[in-house]
Amino acid sequence: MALLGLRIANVSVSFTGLPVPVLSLPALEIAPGERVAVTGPSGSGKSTLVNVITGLERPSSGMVLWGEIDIARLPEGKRDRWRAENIGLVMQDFHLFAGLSALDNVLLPVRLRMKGAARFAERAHALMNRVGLSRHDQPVATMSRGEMQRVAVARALLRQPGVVIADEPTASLDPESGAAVAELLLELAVEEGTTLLVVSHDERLVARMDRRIRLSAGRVAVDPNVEAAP
Ligand SMILES: Nc1ncnc2c1ncn2[C@@H]1O[C@H](COP(=O)(O)OP(=O)(O)OP(=O)(O)O)[C@@H](O)[C@H]1O
Repeated sequence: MALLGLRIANVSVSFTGLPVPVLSLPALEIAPGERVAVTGPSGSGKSTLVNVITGLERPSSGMVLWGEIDIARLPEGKRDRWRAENIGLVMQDFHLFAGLSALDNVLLPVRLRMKGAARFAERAHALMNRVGLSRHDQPVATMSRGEMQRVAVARALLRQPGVVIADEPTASLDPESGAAVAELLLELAVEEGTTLLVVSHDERLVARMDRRIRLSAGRVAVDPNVEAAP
């Protein structure tokens, strides 16, 4: 899958009854392969940004260009397909099926979406070894939280996405597991050649990213690529 960069122009997200947009981004660019942290206080718009750039939510206005494709213009079904092909998502609370094995969780998205998903089995095993999981048939319900997040990381990378987006990937882990998962995400972004965007309060993880963007009240308050934020 092609390495993708992001170009946002004039994006705003508004909700009925709220006087100001919850997200307002005149311009934001992320270069292909860049590793970017997004921080900001609660309610500053971080999850809304993730939703918009993954196509989970459509902005009220503006362009969300990944490579040449403006995902804000895609109808929902196409956006879902585009996301499945291009974005690996890692969420704070894993989004795993507890009743399934680790391997079945890694393979589930391709099994649900694609014919010939069996061809991913070899890569699934290799990725699970890479993230440090040796018991591929272990039921997720019996895993530690750190192991669960490793399953989620392997699942996110299965289709060789051009972009990995992680929303508070270490927030529900103990410090040691969190540090290990952070390390994995950074190493794998390089090995797999993906753009990486991480929303996090984890200072150690944030410090290791190439660029740190801070949101405040739905706007970019700090971005080293912009001389003076509005
Ligand atoms: N569907 C919605 N309807 C109305 N307001 C919403 C909706 N979704 C989000 N908001 C508001 O938008 C603002 C930004 O929310 P968002 O979840 O993006 O913040 P956040 O920075 O991710 O916060 P946290 O760190 O607490 O998760 C908040 O004030 C929230 O109440």
